[in-house]
Amino acid sequence: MTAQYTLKVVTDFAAAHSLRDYPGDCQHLHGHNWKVEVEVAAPALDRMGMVVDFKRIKQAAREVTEELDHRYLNEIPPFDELNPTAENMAAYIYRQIGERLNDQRVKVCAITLWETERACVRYTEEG
Ligand SMILES: Nc1nc2c(c(=O)[nH]1)N=C([C@H](O)[C@H](O)COP(=O)(O)OP(=O)(O)OP(=O)(O)O)CN2
Ligand SMILES: [Zn+2]
Repeated sequence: MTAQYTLKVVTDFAAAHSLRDYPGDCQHLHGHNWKVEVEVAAPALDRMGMVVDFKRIKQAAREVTEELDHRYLNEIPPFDELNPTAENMAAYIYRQIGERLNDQRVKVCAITLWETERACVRYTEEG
C-alpha cells in the first residue's frame, strides 16, 4: 500500500478578461468571480502529523490570487501575451503556488479553477 494525503483549500478572486481570437462574446471584456481549489499532496506527514498547515496553503494561494484580484488580466503578465483562458490561468496559478509551497515531501498536485458555477478546469502535471 502506498499512502498519499491530499489537502484541499478553496479561495476566490474577481477579475476581468477578454479572450483573444475567441469567435464569440467572450472576446469582449467581461468579468468572473473565479473560484480556485488548491490541492497539495504528500506521501508522509511531518512531526505534527500534518502534510502542511492549511494556513500556509491559504497564504500562498492568497499571495498569488492577490496579484490577479480586481485586475483586467489581459494587461498583466503573463496574460498580456498569453491568452487568459481558464486553462492558462490554472497552469499559471499551479506553478506560482508550487514555487511557494513545494519541497521534497510536499507538492501542489492540482489546481481546479472555476470560471463560472458550471464550468471549471483541473490542471495537474505528471512526473
Ligand atoms: N475551454 C474554455 N472555454 C471557454 C473559456 C475558457 O477559458 N476555456 N472561457 C470562456 C469565457 O471566458 C466565458 O466567459 C465563459 O462563458 P460560458 O461558459 O459561456 O458561461 P456563461 O455561464 O456565461 O454561458 P452559458 O452558455 O449560458 O453557460 C468561454 N469558453
Ligand atoms: Zn470569461
